[in-house]
Amino acid sequence: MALSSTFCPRIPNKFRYTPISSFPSKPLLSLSFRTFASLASDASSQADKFSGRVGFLGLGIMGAPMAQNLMKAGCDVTVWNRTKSKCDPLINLGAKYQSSPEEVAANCDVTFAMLADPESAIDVACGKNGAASGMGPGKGYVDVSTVDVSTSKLINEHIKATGALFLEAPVSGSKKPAEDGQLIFLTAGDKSLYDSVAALLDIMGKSRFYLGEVGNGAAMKLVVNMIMGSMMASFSEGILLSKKVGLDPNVLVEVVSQGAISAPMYSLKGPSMVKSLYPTAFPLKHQQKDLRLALGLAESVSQSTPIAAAANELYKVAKSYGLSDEDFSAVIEALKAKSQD
Ligand SMILES: NC(=O)C1=CN([C@@H]2O[C@H](COP(=O)(O)OP(=O)(O)OC[C@H]3O[C@@H](n4cnc5c(N)ncnc54)[C@H](OP(=O)(O)O)[C@@H]3O)[C@@H](O)[C@H]2O)C=CC1
Ligand SMILES: O=CCCC(=O)O
Repeated sequence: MALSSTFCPRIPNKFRYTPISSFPSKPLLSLSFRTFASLASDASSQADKFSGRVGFLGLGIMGAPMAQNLMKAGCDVTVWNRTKSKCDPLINLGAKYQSSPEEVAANCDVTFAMLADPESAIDVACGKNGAASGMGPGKGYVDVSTVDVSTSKLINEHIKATGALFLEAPVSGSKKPAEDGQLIFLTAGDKSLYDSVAALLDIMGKSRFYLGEVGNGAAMKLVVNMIMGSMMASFSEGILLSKKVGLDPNVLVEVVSQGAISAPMYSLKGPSMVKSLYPTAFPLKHQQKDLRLALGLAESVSQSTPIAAAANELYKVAKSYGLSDEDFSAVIEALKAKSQD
C-alpha cells in the first residue's frame, strides 16, 4: 500500500478505544490537512486520519504515550520495544506486536522510532533485524528520537537505500505534552513523507515545522535543548543562591514566573526542585546527551558555546552522583554537592 493512500474516519469519543479492525483501509484520498497547528489533544476533533498500518519502535517515557494517542485516534498500530514488557499495556489496548523492528517495518506502511540516543537509533534502524531490513518502496520511516545530524543522515541513507522514504522528526515537549498530544515536531527529510504523515503528527502534537534537508530537524532540536539545559543549570544556581542568602526560593520561583524571564519550565519544575523532588519527565542522562551532541554541533561550525559547555559539566557531575534516571532538574543536586565540598 502506498503511504499516502488511506485515511480513517474520525472517532466519536476520544476516551473509547476503537478496535483497529473497525477501520478498514479506504481508497486513495487527496491530502487536505491543516497546515500547522492542531488540536491533537482531542483526538475526536481530528477531521482526517491516516489509516495505513503504523509501526512504533521504542515505548519509553515518550514513545508509549505517543503510540497510545495514535491508537486512541483509531490508527492501526504495531509496536516493538527492546524490553518486551513495555509493549504489554499497548497490546492490552489492542496494539499488534512484532518481535523485531524489521518485522514491524515489513508489516507497516509507516514506522515511527522513539529511541534513547544515536547508538540505539542506529541499531534499531540499521542493525541486525533492524527496521531498514523490512523497509522498501512505498513505506516510510519517521525517526522522532533526539540524535545528532550525522546519525540522522546515516539512518536516512540506510532507509533510502531500500527505496523507502525518511523523515527525521524530533520533538520539543516532554512527558505531559506527549500524553496530551501537544508535542512540537521539528521535521526534515522527504517532503512527500512529511505530507503523508501530517495527520499522524497532528494526533501526537500541537504543531509541526518542516525544515528542509535531513539534519536540520536534528540540529534545531539540539539547539533548543542546549538552551534548555543551560536555562535549567542557571535556574538551579538561582534557587540555591536565594536560599543561601536567606530568601524563600518559593518566592523566587513566583517572582521569576511573573517577569520577562518567565518560562513554563521554571513554574513547572521549580516547586519540586525546592523540595528536592525530581519526578522524571525528561531523564537527566538524555539532557546530558543532548548537551554533548549540541557541543559537537557547535564545534563542527566553530561556534563558541561556553555556557552550554559549563552546563554540560554540571550534568556530567549529576550523572556521576547516580542521577541519570532522575528528571534533568536534578542537576541542582550537583551544585548542592559542590557547595558542600
Ligand atoms: N522524556 C522527554 O521529555 C523527552 C525525550 N526526548 C527524546 O526522546 C528519546 C526517548 O526519550 P524517552 O522516552 O524519555 O527515553 P526512555 O529512556 O524512557 O526510553 C528510551 C527508549 O529507547 C529504548 N532503547 C534504549 N537503548 C536501546 C537499544 N540499545 N536498543 C533498542 N532500544 C533501546 C528503550 O528501550 P527499553 O525499554 O528496552 O530500555 C526505550 O524504549 C530520547 O532521544 C530523548 O532525548 C525528546 C523530547 C522529550
Ligand atoms: O528533549 C526534551 C525536551 C523536553 C521539553 O521540551 O520540555
